[in-house]
Amino acid sequence: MLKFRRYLITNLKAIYRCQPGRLWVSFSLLILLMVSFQVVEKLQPTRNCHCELERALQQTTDHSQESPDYVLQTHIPPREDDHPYRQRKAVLEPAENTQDGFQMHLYYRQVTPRESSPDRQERHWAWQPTENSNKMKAYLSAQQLKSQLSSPRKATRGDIFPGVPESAATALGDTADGVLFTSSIAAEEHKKTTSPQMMGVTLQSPPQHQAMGSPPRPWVDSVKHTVLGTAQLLRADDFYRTELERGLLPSWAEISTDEMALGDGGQVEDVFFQKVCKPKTNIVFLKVHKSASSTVMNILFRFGEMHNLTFAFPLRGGHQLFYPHHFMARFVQGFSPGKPPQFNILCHHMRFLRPEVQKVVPSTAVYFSILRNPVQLMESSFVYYKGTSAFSRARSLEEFLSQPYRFYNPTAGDSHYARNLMTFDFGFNPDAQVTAKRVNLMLRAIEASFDLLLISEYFDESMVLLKETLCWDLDSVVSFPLNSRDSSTRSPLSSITAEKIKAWNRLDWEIYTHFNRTFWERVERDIGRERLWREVRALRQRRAELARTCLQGTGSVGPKDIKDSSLRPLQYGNARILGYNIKQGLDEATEHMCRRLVTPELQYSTALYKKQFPPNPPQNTPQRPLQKPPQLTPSLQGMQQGKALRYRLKGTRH
Ligand SMILES: Nc1ncnc2c1ncn2[C@@H]1O[C@H](COP(=O)(O)OS(=O)(=O)O)[C@@H](OP(=O)(O)O)[C@H]1O
Repeated sequence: MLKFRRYLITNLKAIYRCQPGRLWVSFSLLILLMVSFQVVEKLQPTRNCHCELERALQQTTDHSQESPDYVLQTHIPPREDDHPYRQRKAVLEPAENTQDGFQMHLYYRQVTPRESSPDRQERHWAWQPTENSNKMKAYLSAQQLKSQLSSPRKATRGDIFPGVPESAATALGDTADGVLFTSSIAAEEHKKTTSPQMMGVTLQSPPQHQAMGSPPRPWVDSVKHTVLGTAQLLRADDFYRTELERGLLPSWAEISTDEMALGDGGQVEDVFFQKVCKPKTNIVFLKVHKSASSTVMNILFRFGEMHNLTFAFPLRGGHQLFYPHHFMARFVQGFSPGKPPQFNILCHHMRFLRPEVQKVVPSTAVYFSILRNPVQLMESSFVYYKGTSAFSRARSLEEFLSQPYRFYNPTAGDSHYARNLMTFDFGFNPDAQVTAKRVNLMLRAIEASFDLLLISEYFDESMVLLKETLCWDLDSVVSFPLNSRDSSTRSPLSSITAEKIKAWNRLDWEIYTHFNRTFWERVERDIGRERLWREVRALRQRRAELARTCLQGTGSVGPKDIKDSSLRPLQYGNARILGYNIKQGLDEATEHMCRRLVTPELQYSTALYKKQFPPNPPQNTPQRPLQKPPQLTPSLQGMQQGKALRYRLKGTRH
C-alpha cells in the first residue's frame, strides 16, 4: 500500500512537471467541479418548480390515475338533480381538461404575489408631512406623540408604543410635526418578520388603497414575531400558559389596551388600529363539511345582509354549488363569463377549484376555511351521512373501521363522505397514496390559496382571528352554535377507534395537524395571547348576553321542541339536529336580530336568495307552461332544492 502511494505520488509529480500534464490535471479538476455542482443542484429541494408541483399534484388530484372510474363530471351542465350520490363517471371535455387535471398552478393563487395586487401593494412607511395627512386616516398629532412619549409609564421600549419596532419608536420621538413614519430599517424589520400577506401595510396610503388589504396592527405583528421566533412554536395546549411561565412576551403585553389612552383621549386601539384597516367585504369561505361551517356561514349571512353585500348563490337558489363536482363559476346564479367577478361572498358548500372561484369574486377577496379534528369529524359524518353507500351497511363506526374496504368503494359517487372529507372539499383526491411529498404539496397548495384556516375546536379563538383578518368588530362574529347534534346521536370513541380514524383519514389528519399548528403561530403573531384571551372572554360574554336576550330556556332544543317551524334545521341521516326557540314579545329590532342568529342555513340562504333575486311579479300575459322539474332523489330534496323555499325570514320582504 505504501509502495503504491509512493509510486502514485512519483508519477503524479512527473505528470505535473510537464505542460500537458498540468493541463490534464486542471481539466480533470474542472470536470470534477462541474459534476459536484450537478450533484448539489440535484440535492436541492425543489422550490417554486411548478412543473414538478404540477406533475405531483396531478397525481394527487387526478383520480383517473388510480381508478379509471373515478373521474370528474364537471363537463355535464349542472342540473337540479345533480347530487352527491351520483357517480362521478364521465369523460372530460377538452376545454375543461386542464382544470379537472387540476394542475398546481391552478390551485395556487395567481402567480402575482398578493402584495402586488392593487390594494396590497407593498408600501414602505415613510415620513409624511402633516399637511398631507388628509391622505392618512391613522396618525398621531405631534401633541399626542409628545404626551405619550413623555408619559411617566414609559419604562421600556415596548411600553412607549406597544408593538412599535425600536427604530420606528425612535422616529416617533424625533418628530415634531411628522405623522407616522418609520425608517426604512423598521420597514426592513417588518419585512423580515411578517409573512408576505402581512406586507401590504401602510399608515399613509391613499384612501382607495386603505379599503382592503391592510392588515391591522402592523407593529404589533412585527414585534411579537420578533419576540417569538419560529423556533418557539406554540402548541394549542401551551397557549394559555402565562407569558411569565413561558418567559417569552415583553412586559407591555401586560398592559390592557383600554389603559393606553394617548394625549387628548385617543386610544391606541383607535389611533393605530381601527382606522388603519377597513372591513373586508369580499370573501371566499370554503364550507368544509361537518366542521362548524354552518355557524360560520350564519355569521357571513348576517354580515352580508346587514351590509347589502351580494352572495354567489347556487343556481336557482339551490343550497350547494353542485357539490361534489369541482366548483365551476357557471354554477353561480347570475354569473356571466364576460363580466368581471362581481359577487362579494361565496360561502355555500363546494369542492374548491381556485381558477373557477376567481371568476366569481374580486381578486381582493379574503379566502378562509375551517377545519375540524378528523376523529370528531368522522364520528359526526358517520351519523349525518348514514344513508351513503359506504356507511349504510355498517352497523357502527367501529365495524366500518375494522374492515373499511368491505363497505367503502372509492368509485362510488358518495364515497368522499367516508374518507378524507376535508381533503376532498379542498379539491384533492381523498384516496391518494400518502407520501411526504404529496402531503407537502397539498399543504403548500392550500397555504397558497387561503389566507386563513380556522379550527373548530377553538371556535371562539378562531372568531377573534377571523375578525382581525377581516377587520370586523367583535359583534359581527358572535354566534350560537348551529347544526349541532343532540347528545343521543353522538357516540364516545375509544382511543383505538380514534387511532383507526386517524389512519383511515391520514390526509385529513395531516391537513388538520399542520393548520392547527399554524393557527397558533398566527394567533401569536397577529394578536398575542393576552389580547386573544381578553377578546375571547368578551365574545363569550356577548354570546351569553344575546342568549339571555333572545332565547327561551337555556339554549338549544331538540327538533320536536322547536315551536317555529321556520327555525327548524334540516334533519338528516341518523342525526337529530338541535335548534332554538326565540323569546316572545321582543321588540321588532331585537326580534329581527335574534331570529337571524338562530335561523338555520337553508332557510336563511333561501331568504337571502329571494332578496338578491326577487321573484318576478305576476304578469297578466299568459305564462309559458312550466318545464317539468327534474326528479330528485328523496334524500336530496331538502338539500338541493331546499325545503326551506317556503320559509320566509321575518323582516325581509320575501
Ligand atoms: N360554535 C361551534 N363550535 C364547535 N363546533 C360547532 C360549532 N357550531 C357547530 N359546531 C359543530 O359542527 C358540526 C356541524 O358542522 P357543519 O355545520 O359544518 O355541518 S354541515 O356540513 O354543514 O352539515 C356539528 O358537529 P356534531 O354535533 O359533532 O355533528 C356541530 O356541533
